[in-house]
Amino acid sequence: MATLGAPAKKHKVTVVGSGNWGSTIAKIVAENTKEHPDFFEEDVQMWVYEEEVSISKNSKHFDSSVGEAPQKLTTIINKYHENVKYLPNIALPKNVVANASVVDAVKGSSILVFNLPHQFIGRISKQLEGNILPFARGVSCIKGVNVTSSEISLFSEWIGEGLGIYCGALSGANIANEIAAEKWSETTIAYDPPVIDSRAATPTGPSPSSSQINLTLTITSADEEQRDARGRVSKARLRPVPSDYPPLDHAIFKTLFHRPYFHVRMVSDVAGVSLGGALKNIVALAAGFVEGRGWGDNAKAAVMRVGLLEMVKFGKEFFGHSVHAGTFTEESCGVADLITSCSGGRNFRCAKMAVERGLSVDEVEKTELNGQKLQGTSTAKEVNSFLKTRGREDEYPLFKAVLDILEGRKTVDDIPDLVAQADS
Ligand SMILES: NC(=O)c1ccc[n+]([C@@H]2O[C@H](COP(=O)([O-])OP(=O)(O)OC[C@H]3O[C@@H](n4cnc5c(N)ncnc54)[C@H](O)[C@@H]3O)[C@@H](O)[C@H]2O)c1
Ligand SMILES: O=P(O)(O)OC[C@H](O)CO
Repeated sequence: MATLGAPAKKHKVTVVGSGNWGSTIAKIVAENTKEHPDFFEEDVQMWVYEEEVSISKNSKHFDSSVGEAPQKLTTIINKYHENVKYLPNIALPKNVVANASVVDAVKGSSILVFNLPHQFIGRISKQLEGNILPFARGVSCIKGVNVTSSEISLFSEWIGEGLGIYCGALSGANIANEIAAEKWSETTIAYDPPVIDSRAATPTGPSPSSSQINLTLTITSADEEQRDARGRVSKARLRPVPSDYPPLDHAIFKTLFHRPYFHVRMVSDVAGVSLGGALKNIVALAAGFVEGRGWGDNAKAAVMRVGLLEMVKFGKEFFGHSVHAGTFTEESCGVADLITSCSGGRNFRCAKMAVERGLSVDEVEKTELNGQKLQGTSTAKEVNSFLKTRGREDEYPLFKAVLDILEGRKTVDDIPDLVAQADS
């Protein structure tokens, strides 16, 4: 039985995704669940998109009885505690459990961390509907935006609305390989659920029906009403976290993600955090284009300046006052992520190689990334198609130039004249 101040239940955590960043975040979270057994179950489930992977003769995990015959990636991860394909040479904690069934991986989990390339979240999210705890909370680490015909939404909002849960966002200047090697970095987590009166929270039991729970939701401000109108999970569907669990607040999310080498700042601006991570990928492509052309640091700084202005403008224009401009200029998820992505991110590196080799970015992605996925190419397409349906594409000349270069209508040499429109 629960004693006062000591919740009877612990949070179970699942990471949905196991790529370069998904595996790194699973490592971080598993280190913390082990260190904080009062709050969390030790084992962290990690959903893996199953594939067959060969271990080469030169690998320390080569087993002569298996040879180079392909093995399931989940088997390899659970046996060697390493994601040899997407995060090679990094030891994962033994309490990361790879699971090929997403429905099984999320069973009983009260914290769901979404971390996969944005092009795949739609199908996975569908499989989760009706298969998660109704009071679960999510954190989206996905850098992208969800565009459908003329509408745009954040993945945090879209996941939340689809699953009937609240979902926050994590984003920052976070190149996964550096963090996996435990080199210091910062990140930003936005978590701002509507306030639910704690008196309404019932202890865990069978999944409650809406008539059994007396939900008392307090809207804290006009701001909040606006944001809910924009697409967060409707308040009537949101279930309170039962009182026999530790509360899911800023403190507990910081405990789950903060490491000595991964410093977390908690904020409330979910839209700003999500948009920064998505839009900087378009700018990183532009930075790679000018670097590949051999134009040097001044040109790269110029596209970063124009890119940052377009990011802020886009946030203000389409996400209204739910975005704080300061999130772009003061937090890791804004200008810091822009700088790191334009220095060593995959979008930057692939765009640079594409120009140097006279190839398309898609071709470079296929040959150089060993299955990892760029987010900038699809985001450039999605954001521009959204702008076009609104007749606003000429107001974002750098975003437009990136798509035009990707699709062969313009060249890198056109960038200076195209972005000059931003200043006219
Ligand atoms: N890698 C980084 O440095 C980094 C850092 C911060 C944020 N992010 C963001 O994190 C998100 C995840 O990126 P990542 O780097 O972990 O992924 P990744 O680029 O390593 O992508 C590969 C992942 O996609 C999976 N996959 C392939 N085909 C699939 C399919 N049909 N259905 C479902 N999954 C499939 C693969 O199994 C693998 O797990 C992205 O939005 C990215 O922008 C990445
Ligand atoms: O490698 P990229 O270009 O996907 O960027 C990685 C991270 O988002 C940098 O913060």
